[in-house]
Amino acid sequence: MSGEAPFKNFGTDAIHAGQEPEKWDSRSVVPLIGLSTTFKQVSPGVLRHDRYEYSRGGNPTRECLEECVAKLENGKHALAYASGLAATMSMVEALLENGDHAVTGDDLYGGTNRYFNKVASKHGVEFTMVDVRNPDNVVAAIKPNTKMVWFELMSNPLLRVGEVKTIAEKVHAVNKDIVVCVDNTFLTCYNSRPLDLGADVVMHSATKYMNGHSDVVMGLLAMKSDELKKKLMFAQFAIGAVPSPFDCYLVNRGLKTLHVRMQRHGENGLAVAKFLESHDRVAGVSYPGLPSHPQHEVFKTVARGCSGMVVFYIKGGLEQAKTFLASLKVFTLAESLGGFESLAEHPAIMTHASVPEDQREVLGISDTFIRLSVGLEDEADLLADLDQALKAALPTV
Ligand SMILES: Cc1ncc(COP(=O)(O)O)c(C=O)c1O
Ligand SMILES: N[C@@H](CCSC[C@H](N)C(=O)O)C(=O)O
Repeated sequence: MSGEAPFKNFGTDAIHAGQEPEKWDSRSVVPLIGLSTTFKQVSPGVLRHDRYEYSRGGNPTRECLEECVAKLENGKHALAYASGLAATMSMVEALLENGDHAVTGDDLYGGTNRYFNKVASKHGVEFTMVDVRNPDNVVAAIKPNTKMVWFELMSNPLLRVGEVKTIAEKVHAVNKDIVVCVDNTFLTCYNSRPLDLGADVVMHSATKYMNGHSDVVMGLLAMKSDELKKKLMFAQFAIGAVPSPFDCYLVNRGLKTLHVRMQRHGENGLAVAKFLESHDRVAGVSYPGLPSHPQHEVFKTVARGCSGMVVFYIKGGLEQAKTFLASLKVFTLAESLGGFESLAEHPAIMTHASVPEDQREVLGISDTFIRLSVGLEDEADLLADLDQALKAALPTV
């Protein structure tokens, strides 16, 4: 992709959408951090600009971020939350009641799986997990009381691909009122825009690529529908899981370089995936941008590029996996992803420990399974680091 963003005007929108200096009396070019929790009213109940009342319900710095995200997703609205899981919870609170049902992917971030099946289920919501690689599995799981379908476009941690367009079409053909929500944390709107592919809501853990600097925990939802926005905004206000103005400032700033970062993440991710694929200490690699990925062709229909997420199986067993992770020098052994720095982790023990063991076994989240978040460092240093750590873990093959 020759340096150009895959969606028209993406870089310009990332920098300018929602950031108009005319918003501020001072004509500030960089959005101000509005720390005030409350706003002077013209007369009781009459708000200045018809908007700001109390910061949980709306805040000028948050609004800059939300407008920018709405534009980047090619949506009409976006809402920001205190974390990705707070955004997920708000979706469930806004759309599902006791007795309702939702269909979800079976490969989900461990915390989302935990929230659906251990928290939301306690409030009478039933979840059915299916392998979304076959869209017919989603349709087959729909019941008369199904209100929501939820899956990860590129799943955490297995990097399976959800065929958004087909899934949304098939689900809406059964019941147009079912809300299809796609978690696009792993690819971002730089690589794929689920709303354009038929999804009703796109969700992000902005903690990851959208912010990109590993210094904010935040969630985002974006949508085209005014009605959904109204419901979700009510839940956002009523629940109160909103981000601080300072965090909104930081994520808004992070978005200004999203297009540049994602391009480099994609290049480094592909280089690492190719390198691991040809390494004699590696038993298998998964990266949807590689032709060897079983869903590579499908992937190309839902995404215009890949990110820095790469997973692989190391030869040997748990000890070799641990030695590999402990031997890394450029990659840091830590949970999370999507920051400028490269991270490595062991999903079975770390990010997906909350997924029941039998589910992990079926999915293949085993002792030798390793997840990398490839950052923006120099490619040669990343490859050399992986090589020395693989050789430290397995001195002979
Ligand atoms: C794909 C995905 N969705 C959602 C979440 C939840 O986001 P947060 O940690 O910001 O609550 C995470 C990570 O935590 C994730 O990786
Ligand atoms: N989405 C992140 C989150 C890290 S897991 C955090 C914590 N241990 C938990 O269980 O919630 C990732 O996938 O790295």
